[in-house]
Amino acid sequence: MEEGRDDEYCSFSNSGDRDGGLSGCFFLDHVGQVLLSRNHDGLSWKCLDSSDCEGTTCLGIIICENSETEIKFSDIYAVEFVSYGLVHSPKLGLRHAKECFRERLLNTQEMYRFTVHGFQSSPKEPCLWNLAAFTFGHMDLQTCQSWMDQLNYSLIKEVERPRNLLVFVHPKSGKGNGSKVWETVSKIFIRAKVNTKVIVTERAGHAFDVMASIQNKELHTYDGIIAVGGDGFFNEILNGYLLSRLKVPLPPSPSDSFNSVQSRGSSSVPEPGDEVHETDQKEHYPLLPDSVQEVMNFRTVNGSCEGIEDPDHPFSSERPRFGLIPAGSTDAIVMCTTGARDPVTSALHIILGRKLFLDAMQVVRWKTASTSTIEPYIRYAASFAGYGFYGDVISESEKYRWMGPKRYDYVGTKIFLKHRYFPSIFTNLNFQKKTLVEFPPNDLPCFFVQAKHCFFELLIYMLM
Ligand SMILES: Nc1ncnc2c1ncn2[C@@H]1O[C@H](COP(=O)(O)OP(=O)(O)OP(=O)(O)O)[C@@H](O)[C@H]1O
Repeated sequence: MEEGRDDEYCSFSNSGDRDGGLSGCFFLDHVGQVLLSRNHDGLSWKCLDSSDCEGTTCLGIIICENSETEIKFSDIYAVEFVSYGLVHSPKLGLRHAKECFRERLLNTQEMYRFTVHGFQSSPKEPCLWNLAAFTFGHMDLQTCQSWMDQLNYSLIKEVERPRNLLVFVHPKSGKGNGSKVWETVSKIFIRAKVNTKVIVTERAGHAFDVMASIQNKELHTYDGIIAVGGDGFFNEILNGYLLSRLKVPLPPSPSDSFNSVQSRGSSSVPEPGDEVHETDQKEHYPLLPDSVQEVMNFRTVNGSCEGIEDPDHPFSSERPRFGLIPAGSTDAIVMCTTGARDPVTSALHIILGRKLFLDAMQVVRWKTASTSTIEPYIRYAASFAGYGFYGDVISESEKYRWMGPKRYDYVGTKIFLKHRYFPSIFTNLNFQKKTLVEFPPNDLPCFFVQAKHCFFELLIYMLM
């Protein structure tokens, strides 16, 4: 506390400053008396020492650390009134606690209280966010109310925070605790006053069907779609959303590629004198040679290279927002985005409106087998698409879901012992000495997102 401070702080009054800031004296639960200040980007508080404030010392010991602490509005997810009750003195060591017993009783007072909810990064693992709550007490109800109003007003100005979310919960995800995970984090959403419509899935494909059939008008009422589950579940929701809505040019079919190359001769390397096309498409597909881009351009819908065709698209003004609260067996997407495999951390990221852009990969299978009925067969993947060993492990492991994540190791070993090799899925076409990877002539068994078992699989591939 700076010198020359008015004694009025200690009598719990408030004062404003020229910048519209506000400061006042409060009791911070388990800390002691503090001077609380609100500035343009957050709250800060400073302990008041014994010489300034009666009742904050114990036998001459300053009972709160005289260091300033702060929390930014962008890190606050709720401010709520707590009923009239006790505001506690700081936690002291045992010796001090005994010495100060009588004084502490005196210092523990009943007051009006409000709590500021935010988070603190774990000191050892900064990506891991722990819930943090600061309860401030004041003898005057109106003072508490006015601070709460001011703080809530500041929070409203924090843009891009969701107010309405559609939440899909996979109850059998991972070790079968998807519902429990949602139960834990739903309290944070309630506290932050985020409305959620929750759909607990009853079968595989349930979330896909809802996302594919939901009207854009209804989707428009949500600020985002949340998956509580694993990577496979997230991909199912993503596919349900994108398959019926996203109209993007497809990669060339195998026959298109061959024909295009043949019509240009045996190589697509530009000959001297060839006109070099600096087209828009080149910007979109910088790694593909012109001959292939021409084919892709031909497939462009309505002349636009990418995007969503429907003018009533639910997220026309911005990109669609998806969130993932980890409850799966591997949770690779969460590890690559928030950096912590922790449901609370993910919930906080979602509530505080934190975002990052995630690329989705389009995988197309062209009809070449006589038994294929859908052409083309399209799937989207957010982090990984696998064929052969991966595909077989994932589809087979569904039979052993009761084993939890260990099913991947068990089934992986089983598939490995059963098969010595998988037929190559790649046909390499040499364009400009770069390799264009094309998908296989047979039906792709499945596309799944996996990451954790890389080491295990790497070992297997080395053995083969
Ligand atoms: N109620 C349900 N019963 C059975 N299967 C479901 C249900 N809901 C969703 N599924 C299916 O389970 C698949 C796998 O789910 P999810 O990704 O959540 O779990 P996981 O496989 O344990 O985790 P990870 O993908 O991280 O390994 C999803 O692709 C989805 O189709």
